[in-house]
Amino acid sequence: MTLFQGTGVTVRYGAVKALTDVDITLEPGVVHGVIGPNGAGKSTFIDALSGRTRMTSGTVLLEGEDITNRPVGWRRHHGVSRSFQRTSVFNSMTVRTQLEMVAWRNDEPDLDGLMATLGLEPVLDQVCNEIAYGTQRSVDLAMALIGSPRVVLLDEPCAGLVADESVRMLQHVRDLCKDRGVAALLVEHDVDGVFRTCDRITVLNLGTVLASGEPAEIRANPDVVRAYLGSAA
Ligand SMILES: Nc1ncnc2c1ncn2[C@@H]1O[C@H](COP(=O)(O)OP(=O)(O)OP(=O)(O)O)[C@@H](O)[C@H]1O
Repeated sequence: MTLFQGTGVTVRYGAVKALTDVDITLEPGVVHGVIGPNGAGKSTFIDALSGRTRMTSGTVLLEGEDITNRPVGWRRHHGVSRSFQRTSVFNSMTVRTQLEMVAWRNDEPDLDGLMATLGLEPVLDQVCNEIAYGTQRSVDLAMALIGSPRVVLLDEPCAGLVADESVRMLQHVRDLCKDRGVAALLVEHDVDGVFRTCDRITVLNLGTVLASGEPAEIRANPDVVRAYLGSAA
């Protein structure tokens, strides 16, 4: 059975058609990228799937159960986690306190392992606003993965990172999702990173699906090249 599914996801902000009839299917251990130009509807899509934004129409299913009207907290508690485009760390708390607090609320079986994988051990006793921005983004990723979520929705985890930090971040996303069998949706502007990291890719344009498939298919799709990839393909 499909783990997580959004069907006909449609969001209007007044007269603005942010998303129209978008479908997605997420499977355990599979990283599904969502790319598209600015304003294509990527953040709105994550907001809708995570319950932060009310959908105008459409359905969200978790293991076949309709969770469309379930609030954010219920979804997190039942295994649907998300990260935000801007870092969401509490600046005056130590990394350790922050992660332990989230782990206490969400029952994480291997916090030490998660922190070690993300290279956070050296900064555990530092307060978050004293650590490098790239490390703060790793704390964000750790927070999204605490509690063994079954589904993780990642909104631009590489925003603001330099090239080699982005490479490391996306490698962590891929490794952790594979190791933990997490179904991941990854919204990211680093297109090369998405092609390297993802098993499947959906391209949004003006709030609709332009194409969806394996990275090689997407890279070769003339509509995607014309509308988005251009000479980067
Ligand atoms: N709260 C809102 N009220 C009105 N319009 C909104 C709101 N949020 C987003 N929009 C509009 O919805 C459309 C999709 O925006 P969204 O932020 O989801 O796109 P995006 O693909 O994530 O863009 P970016 O890559 O710049 O982050 C845009 O036209 C945007 O202006």
